Amino acid sequence: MSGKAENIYLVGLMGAGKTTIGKVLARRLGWRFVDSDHEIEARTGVRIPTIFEIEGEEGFRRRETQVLRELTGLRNVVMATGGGAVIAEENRRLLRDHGLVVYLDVSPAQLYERTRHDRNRPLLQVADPLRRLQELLAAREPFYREVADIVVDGNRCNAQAVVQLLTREHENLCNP
Ligand SMILES: Nc1ncnc2c1ncn2[C@@H]1O[C@H](COP(=O)(O)OP(=O)(O)OP(=O)(O)O)[C@@H](O)[C@H]1O
Ligand SMILES: O=C(O)C1=C[C@@H](O)[C@@H](O)[C@H](O)C1
Ligand SMILES: [Mg+2]
Repeated sequence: MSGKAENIYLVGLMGAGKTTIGKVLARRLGWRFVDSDHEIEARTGVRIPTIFEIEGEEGFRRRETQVLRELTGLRNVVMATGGGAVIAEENRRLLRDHGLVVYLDVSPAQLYERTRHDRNRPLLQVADPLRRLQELLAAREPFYREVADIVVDGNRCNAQAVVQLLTREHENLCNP
């Protein structure tokens, strides 16, 4: 089995479905599911907005890179990464070097619908969250595409269809 296929890392903006799809995919593959955001919360004992309040985004990014260094050392893991994990070059290299990277490509309008009632995303606590999502996508899309081995349209498919697609993709890689 190639090194790439020993882990699957999901990247994409807030609301792309990384956590939702990652959990189902891990169950399907019999792998462990990890969520880098949840790992950061578990280690600090506070929610992400509190980390942003106390340490700023910069402090959160430092913690995120530390967690990614550790989590990419595991094998047979499906990982949901934070929406901004791809910004740092080191993080992109860690993901590329240790697993198959999947970008869940979802439009800002869909992302907005999926995240509008959730207060746990500090970057979206602004007057116009849809606009913020559009700006974040414009800034990050090159990074998502650069790091990804596979781009999946996460708009129309339901989560189950995406999981089926990725399971097939994984089987093809392991049994070419
Ligand atoms: N393919 C999908 N179709 C419809 N709704 C979805 C889909 N994927 C996720 N959702 C819904 O969108 C919301 C956000 O999904 P999820 O938490 O999995 O996103 P995320 O990518 O992990 O976001 P974050 O980066 O903020 O952690 C959830 O309520 C989930 O049920
Ligand atoms: O898009 C982002 O920058 C973020 C997404 C979330 O997953 C969290 O990692 C945090 O809220 C920051
Ligand atoms: Mg998530």
